[in-house]
Amino acid sequence: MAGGGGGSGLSPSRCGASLRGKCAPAPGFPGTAPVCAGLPPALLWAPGFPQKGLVLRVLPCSLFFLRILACSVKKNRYFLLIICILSCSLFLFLCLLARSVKKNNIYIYYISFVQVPLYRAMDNEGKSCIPAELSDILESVSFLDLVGKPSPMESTVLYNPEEQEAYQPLKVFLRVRPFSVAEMENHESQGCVTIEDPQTVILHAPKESAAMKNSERGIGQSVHRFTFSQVFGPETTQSEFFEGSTKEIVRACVNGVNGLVFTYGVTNAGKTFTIQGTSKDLGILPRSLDMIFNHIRGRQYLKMNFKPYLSNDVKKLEDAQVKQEEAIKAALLASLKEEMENVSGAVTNMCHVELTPSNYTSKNQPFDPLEKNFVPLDTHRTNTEQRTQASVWISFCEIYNEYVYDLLSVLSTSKNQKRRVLRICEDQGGNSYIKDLKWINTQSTEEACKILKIGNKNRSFACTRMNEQSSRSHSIFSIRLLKLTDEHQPHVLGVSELSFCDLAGSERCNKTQAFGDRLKEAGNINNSLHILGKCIAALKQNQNPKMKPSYIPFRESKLTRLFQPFFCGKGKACMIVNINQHASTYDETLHVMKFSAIAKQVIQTILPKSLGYFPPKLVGGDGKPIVRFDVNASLDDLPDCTEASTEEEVDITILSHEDLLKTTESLKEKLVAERQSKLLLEVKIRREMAEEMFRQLLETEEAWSNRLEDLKDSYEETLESKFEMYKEAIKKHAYMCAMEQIEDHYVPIEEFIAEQEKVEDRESKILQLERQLDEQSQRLLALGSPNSDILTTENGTELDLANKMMKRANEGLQKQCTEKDELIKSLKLKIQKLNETLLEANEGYRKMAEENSRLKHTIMLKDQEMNNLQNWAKRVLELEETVSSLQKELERKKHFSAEEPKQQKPRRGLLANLKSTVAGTASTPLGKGWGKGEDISTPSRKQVLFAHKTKE
Ligand SMILES: Nc1ncnc2c1ncn2[C@@H]1O[C@H](COP(=O)(O)OP(=O)(O)OP(=O)(O)O)[C@@H](O)[C@H]1O
Repeated sequence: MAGGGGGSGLSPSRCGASLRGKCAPAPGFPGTAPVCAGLPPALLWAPGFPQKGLVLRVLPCSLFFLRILACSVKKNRYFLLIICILSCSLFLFLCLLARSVKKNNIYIYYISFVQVPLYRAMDNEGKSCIPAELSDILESVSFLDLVGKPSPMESTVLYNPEEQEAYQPLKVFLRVRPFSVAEMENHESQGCVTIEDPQTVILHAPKESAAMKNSERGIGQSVHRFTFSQVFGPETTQSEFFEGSTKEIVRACVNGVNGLVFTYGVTNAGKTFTIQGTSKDLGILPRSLDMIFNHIRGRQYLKMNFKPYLSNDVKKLEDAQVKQEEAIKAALLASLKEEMENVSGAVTNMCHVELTPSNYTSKNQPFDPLEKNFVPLDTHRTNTEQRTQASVWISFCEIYNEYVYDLLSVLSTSKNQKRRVLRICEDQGGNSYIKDLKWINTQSTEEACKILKIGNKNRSFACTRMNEQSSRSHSIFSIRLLKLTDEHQPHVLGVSELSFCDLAGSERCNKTQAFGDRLKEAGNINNSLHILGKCIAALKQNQNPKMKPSYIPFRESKLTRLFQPFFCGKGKACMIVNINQHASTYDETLHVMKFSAIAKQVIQTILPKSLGYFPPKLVGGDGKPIVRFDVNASLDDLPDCTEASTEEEVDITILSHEDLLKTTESLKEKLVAERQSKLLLEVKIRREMAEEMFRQLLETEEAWSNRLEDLKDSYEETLESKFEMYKEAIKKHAYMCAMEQIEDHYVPIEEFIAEQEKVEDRESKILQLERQLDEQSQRLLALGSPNSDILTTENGTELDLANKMMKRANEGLQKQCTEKDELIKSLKLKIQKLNETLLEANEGYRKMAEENSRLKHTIMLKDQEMNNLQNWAKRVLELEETVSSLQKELERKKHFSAEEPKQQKPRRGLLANLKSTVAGTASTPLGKGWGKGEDISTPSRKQVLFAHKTKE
C-alpha cells in the first residue's frame, strides 16, 4: 500500500524543493501557497507585466509599507511619510477590491476586473521570483476566475471539475449485520438497533448494558442517535452494499485516484464478511476486482515486465526477472488447488448473475457493465486513450502484534520456520510503503480471488469466545493499477492503488476472556485502533480553525503509518462501520459508533493530481531510473536511497541457533571495538576536561582576587564614611547641647556683677546699721542705770524723743533686713539653678564620652574585619600555591604524554596584586585613609583617635 498516486505534477515536497532558495512559503497563506512570501528583493512597478494573473500579496506588502513608514518617522522625513500614507491608503483600497482564487491548491490574489498587474516580486538578480510552475498556473487563470467568486472553494469548483472533490467529509457507511438463528435463540435480539432513515440509526441500551446502568445513575443517556453517509440494514445484500458504498471509490481508482476502504467494528460484526464475503456471496473486494478487470478488458497489459516499485514507482523487469515473477506466481497458485474450482465457480456465477444479466462468460467478453458509468482512464489524454493499457498487481499483508507479515510468501513445509517481518519505509515524498512486499500480477478476478484465499490461509486467525473465525490481525489487500502506453514503446502514465483493510475486532479484553497470546493480541489490536482513533480525533481538531492544532500521531502504529497518506490528501478514504445488534456487545457497539461519529466529521483534503504526488518513475531492473517524467526535477530527486526506512526492526525469533551464535559473536567483537574507541574517546575527553578545568581555575582565581580587591575597597570606603559620619554627629550633638544650655540659663555677666555689687553695698549698709544699733543700745543701757534716773528726771522729754527716733530707726532697719533676706534668697535660688545646669552639662558630657567609647569599639571591630581580609589574602596565597602545584602536575602529565607543551597562559596580575595588597596592608595601617594612596601629611586615623582620647 502506498500513498503515491497517478497524475503528473508536483508533490508538495517537490514543489517546496523547487521553490527553495527563491522564496519561502507564505505564512499567512492558506494551503501550501508557496507564492514568493519571503519578498526579499525589490518591488517593481510593472504595468507592462505580461501575465494575466495578478499576484497581490497582502501580508508582505503591508510589512514593506510599515517598514518604510517606520523608517520615515524615525528620520523625520515627513514628505516621505505623507507619500507612504497615501500609498498605504491606495494599497488598502486595492486590497478591499482584491479577491482570491485557488489554482492547484495555491491561492492567487488578484484585483477584480482589473487587468493591469500591480507589481511582481524580483529576486536579487532581477529575475522574477515566481517559479515556473506558478507562472504556468498564473497563465492559466482565466477571466472567469477573476470575477465574482467569493471563496476559494467555490472558485476551485468552477475552474476544474476534477478538483470538486478536493474537500469532502470522510465517507462513513454503517452496515448492520442480521442475527443468526443461534443468536436469536440466545435472546440477543432486544431491539438495540433501530434504523430511522437511510442516514440515521438509533441505539437503545439494553437492560444489562453498562450504558443503561450509567443512564440510571444519571450519567449519560440510554438512547443515542448517529448519522452516517449511508446506513445499510440487515437485509442489504452484498451487491447492494457494494453499489452503495465502494463503487465510487473503485471508479476513482481506475481514474487514477488512490483509495482506501477500511472496516471498523467489534468482533463478529461482519467486517470480513463485508470485505471478502463468502464463496457464494462475494464481498466488496472481489466485486471491486471484478469491476477493475471489467473496466480494463481489452486493454489489459498481459506481460509482467512492468511491476510496482516502492510506493508509487514502476520497475521494468529484465527477462530473467519476469521469469522469476512467473515462477513465484505459479508456486503461489500451486499452493492452492482444492479451492480453485469453488472460487472459479463462484466468481463466474457472480459475474453471470449480478453483473452481467445476459451473456458474460469470461475475460475475453467485451461486455462491461460499468463502462457507461466510467470516465476513460485518462481524461486529459484522450489522444492516447486508444493505446492505453493497464496492468493489475495485488499484494496481501497483515499487521499482527505490530509486525507486518506478507501473506503471499510461500511458507516452507518446515513447521519451525518463522515468518519474515517486513519493514515499513518511506520514499522521498514521505509516502509509506512496505519494503519487500510481494506484488503478484493478476489477469483476472478469479486469479486474484485465489490469491486472496491463499493469503487468508496464512492469516492469523484464532478462535475467540465471540467469533470462531476471528481475525486477530489487521489485513490489507492492495490492488495496484499501472497505466501504460502501447506495448512497443512502453511508457508509464500513472499508478493508482486501491487498498482494503479488514481491521481486527475492537472488542475489550474482558469480554473475550482473553489470556496469554490472545490477551497480547487484544492489547496490540486495541492499541493500534486507539491510535487510529487519536489520529482521527486530531485530524478533526486540526480542521477546526478555532482550536489549537495538535500533533497527529500517525507514526505511533504501523496501521496509522500506512493510512497516513490517505488522510493527508494523497487518496480517498472510506470507512465501513460494521455492527451487530447483540444486546451482549451493546457497550462495545456504542463505543464503535462514537468513534465513527468523530470520523464522520473529518474533512478529507484530496490533493489534485497535479500537485498531490510524485509522478511515477520508471526504474530498471537494478532500481535505477530509466524514464523521468518530471523534466524539472533535479538529479537529487532520483530514488537512490530506497532504504529510506525510519526504523530498524528484525524479528530475531526467525533466526536459527547457529545464526544467533554468529550474530552474538559478531556483536561481541563490535562491542569490544566499540569499547576501545570509547576508552580512547574518554581519555581524550578527560584531557580536554582537565585543561578546561585548569583554565576555569585560573579564571576563578582571577575573579576571586578581583572580588577581594573590590571588597577591600568597598569596606574601606564604608568605614571611612561611617567614621566621618559619627564624628560629625558627635560634634553636632555637643554643639546642640551647649546651645540648649546656654539658651536656658544664660545671664549676662554685667548684670551679674551689678547685682553682686548691689548685694555687697547692701551688706555694708546692714553692717553699718548694726553698728549704729549697737551704739544706741549701749547708750540706752547707760541711761537705764541710777544715774540714769537723774538723767530721766532731768531730761525726761529728751529721752522720749530719743526713744521714738530709735524705734523708727529700728523699724526701718528691720524692713531693710527683710528686703535683703529676700534678695539673698533669690540669689541663692539662682546659684542653685546654675549648679543644676552644671550637673546637666556634666551628664551630657558623660553621654558623649560613652558614645565616643562606643565608636571606638566599632572602629576596633572594623579593624578586626580588616584583619579577616588579610587572612583572606593569605588564603589566596595558599590557593596560588595549590594552583602552581596543579600546574606543575599538569606539566608533568603533559611531559609524560609527550605532547607538545603548550605555552602557559601568563597569569594575570591577580596573585601579584594580592601579594602586594597583603604586603601593603601589613606594612601600612588598613583602610583607604591609612593605605597606599594616603597623603603622608594627613594624620592617620589612629592619630586622630589618639588625639581624641587625649582630649577626653
Ligand atoms: N450481512 C451479513 N449477512 C449474513 N451473515 C453475516 C453478515 N455479516 C456477518 N455475517 C456472519 O457473521 C459471522 C461473523 O462475521 P465476520 O467473521 O465477518 O465478523 P468480523 O467482524 O470480521 O469478526 P472478526 O473481527 O472477529 O474477524 C460470519 O459467520 C458471517 O458469515
